[in-house]
Amino acid sequence: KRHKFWETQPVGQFKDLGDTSLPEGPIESPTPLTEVKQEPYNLPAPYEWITCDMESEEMCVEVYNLLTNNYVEDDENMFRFNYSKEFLQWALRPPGYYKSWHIGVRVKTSKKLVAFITGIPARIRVRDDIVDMAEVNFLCVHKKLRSKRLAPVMIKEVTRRIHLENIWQAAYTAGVVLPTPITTCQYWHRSLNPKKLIDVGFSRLGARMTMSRTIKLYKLPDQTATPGFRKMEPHDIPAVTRLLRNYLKQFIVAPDFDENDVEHWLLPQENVVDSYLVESPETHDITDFCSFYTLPSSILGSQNHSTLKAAYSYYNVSTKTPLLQLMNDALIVAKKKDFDVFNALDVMHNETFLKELKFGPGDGKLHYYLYNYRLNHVLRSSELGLVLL
Ligand SMILES: COc1cccc(CC(=N)NC(=O)c2cccnc2OC2CCNCC2)c1
Repeated sequence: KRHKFWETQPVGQFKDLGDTSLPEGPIESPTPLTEVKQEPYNLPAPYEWITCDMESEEMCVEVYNLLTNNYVEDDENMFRFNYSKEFLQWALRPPGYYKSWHIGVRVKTSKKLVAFITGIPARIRVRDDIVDMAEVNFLCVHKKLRSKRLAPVMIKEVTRRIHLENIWQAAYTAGVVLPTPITTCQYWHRSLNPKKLIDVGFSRLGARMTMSRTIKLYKLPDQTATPGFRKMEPHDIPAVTRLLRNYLKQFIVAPDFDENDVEHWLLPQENVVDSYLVESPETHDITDFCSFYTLPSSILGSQNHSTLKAAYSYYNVSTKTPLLQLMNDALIVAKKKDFDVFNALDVMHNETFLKELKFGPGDGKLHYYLYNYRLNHVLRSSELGLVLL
């Protein structure tokens, strides 16, 4: 019964873990495009597929509303991710994106959008292998249509459309354990607005702590500490690309970003992504970089607040400025931008600053997966250099 669907898919199976006789790399070979199923999978009778044109404001609003009311909630159902429309347009339209990989399911009669799943192209390095993959994300089925086994057919349909573009691997994350995680990350939160976080139940007042003592504990300076710390600008793209490519080499799984990727994913966009760098005042070299993305959450049960403003650590590079100081500057700018909390996974070198910068562990885990690519060893989260949105 368990994983009825996933046992049929080319993914690492639990029983194979540690069986190093199986080679690392693709599990199944590519199929000739003529042999890929040409027509969409069948949906239950009342529903039909729709390709979501995220350039259409109207379609964007429908996708935004579906996710706002039906996407991922925390384990205690107190918060729900509330990706903004401009964030979704950014997340789904990177260089080389395929509109056909933005897939909706709607009711034939009412035309209501009731489910969604997406893929975007990404060049991912696994050890020394550079693989053209899809990053699959935003799988969402309307609350009223759960356990109708819609998710498996949506996963098969996005896989079919990815295959039609001659892509045979994918990367995805989930809060649940499926066959088989390549790594499991712990998430951490750093309070920026402790009063609001306690008020809405995100955090609890520590034992023997008063509210004023808690506010003081998380207080941050008004100004950043690092000389030469500034927002990233378009002319920085070549230097940031060099810095990031070099830094990501040390991780076993990481994106293989080129300048076009850096321009899309890391140039600051209001309410979507913030990125800062350190330009040495002496040499004008770009020596360090930090970034975070904006992902608010709806607060499901509070009278006083409707939205939690959360920043999510994205890609950070430290070569001259200590990572601790760089990330403290990131916290300072996030606080100034009125974020309530700064979230981070224990990927890359993040665990070197989490405790010292007063992050607290979250109550869940985020599992990373590769589709049709076997790794014979589960990675340590610090060996992972890939952050998904
Ligand atoms: C605070 O509001 C929440 C609303 C929904 C879920 C969660 C808990 C959770 N599941 N958090 C994460 O998955 C998470 C925690 C830290 C950093 N990145 C994360 O997820 C990212 C990456 C995967 N796609 C969702 C966003 C929290």
